[in-house]
Amino acid sequence: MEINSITLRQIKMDLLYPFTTSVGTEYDKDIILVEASASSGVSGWGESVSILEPIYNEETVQTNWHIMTDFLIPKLLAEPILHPDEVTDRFKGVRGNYNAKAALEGAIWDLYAKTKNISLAKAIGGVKDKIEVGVSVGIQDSAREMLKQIEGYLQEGYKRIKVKIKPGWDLNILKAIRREFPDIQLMADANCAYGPEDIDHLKALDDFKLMMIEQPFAHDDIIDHAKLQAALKTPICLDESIHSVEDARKAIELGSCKIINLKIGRVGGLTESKKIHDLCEKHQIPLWCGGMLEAGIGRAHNIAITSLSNFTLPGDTAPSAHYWKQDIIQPQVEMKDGYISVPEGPGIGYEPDLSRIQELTIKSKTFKN
Ligand SMILES: O=C(O)CCC(=O)C1=CC=C[C@@H](O)[C@@H]1C(=O)O
Ligand SMILES: [Mg+2]
Repeated sequence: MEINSITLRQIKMDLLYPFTTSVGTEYDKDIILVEASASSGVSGWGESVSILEPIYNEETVQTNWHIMTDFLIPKLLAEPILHPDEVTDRFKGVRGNYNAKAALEGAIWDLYAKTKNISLAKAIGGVKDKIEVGVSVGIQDSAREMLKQIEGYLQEGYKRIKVKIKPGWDLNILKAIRREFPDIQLMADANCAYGPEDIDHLKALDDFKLMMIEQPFAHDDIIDHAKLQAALKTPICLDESIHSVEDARKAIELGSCKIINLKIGRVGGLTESKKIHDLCEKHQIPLWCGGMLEAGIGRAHNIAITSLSNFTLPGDTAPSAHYWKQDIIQPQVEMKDGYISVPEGPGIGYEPDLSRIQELTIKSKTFKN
């Protein structure tokens, strides 16, 4: 593929509702969109999951813009790309910055699928025509509010409920949820809020029939997670700790987790995601696709990766209306009976809504070959 130009746009979107985890609250999102245009006039689109503060990982919208502009885009435009799998190798000389890399690589994968006139899901080896949808519920002001939210989501048909926990908002809230909903598919995400000193406290989580406990310990730990997994019946799921197929291999070898939350942005793109998928399938480690409050472009990429065979657990890819008054794609992502259909159209299968994107754009720059 001959890439004619790459355009970066920074958009700002208000979330319908604030989203609180153990690391902070988000009310709106600044998002970097990537458009990779070929000489044929066809464009591929990607979306970075970085936010304005380095609270989930070390990247921000600002670091993305710098690393993309000064290092990654020049490597992309240096020579034609025959296959999107080449992009990860081209970016090897740049350490980390996985969100920035994934956004650019995602646009190339979308462009590649469009030039082949196949869906992105098909291009990366997807096998499903619909995916199960779960929902991630932020920390609420009260248990009553949490129970009301969960009731509503179950009525909407979500297949799995993920609640956020942290010290002081864990055993009691899970007890209240289980009293009200004894049999629902329920999991808890701690977003690194605990440490090895909490192992005895965390053993009590085995009483709540959780599907998994996500990322209880530090964002860069796998050894203490292995100690905790040995002490718990409940499967540990790693999110923040897994940045590559090598991280996944080490976590599996150490027994640090029994499930992995895969996020395309956290691991640097779809090519690395496929490698992690295949390794986990080989070791019977189920995957699900985590969310980063993406807009429609990122959401479309998440739907595509979730169509792969070893994504056997409901993910966080909720429909557009769960996050935004109006998304940046047409049609918006919709859910029916707890499922989202995998688009069959070329590439991501959703049209970027250029007028909506224009309306939301606060900064843009085009880089030409
Ligand atoms: O996109 C969604 O609906 C899931 C959001 C979510 O749970 C998260 C978003 C961003 C960072 C994290 O704190 C958290 C997660 O760990 O998955
Ligand atoms: Mg998480």
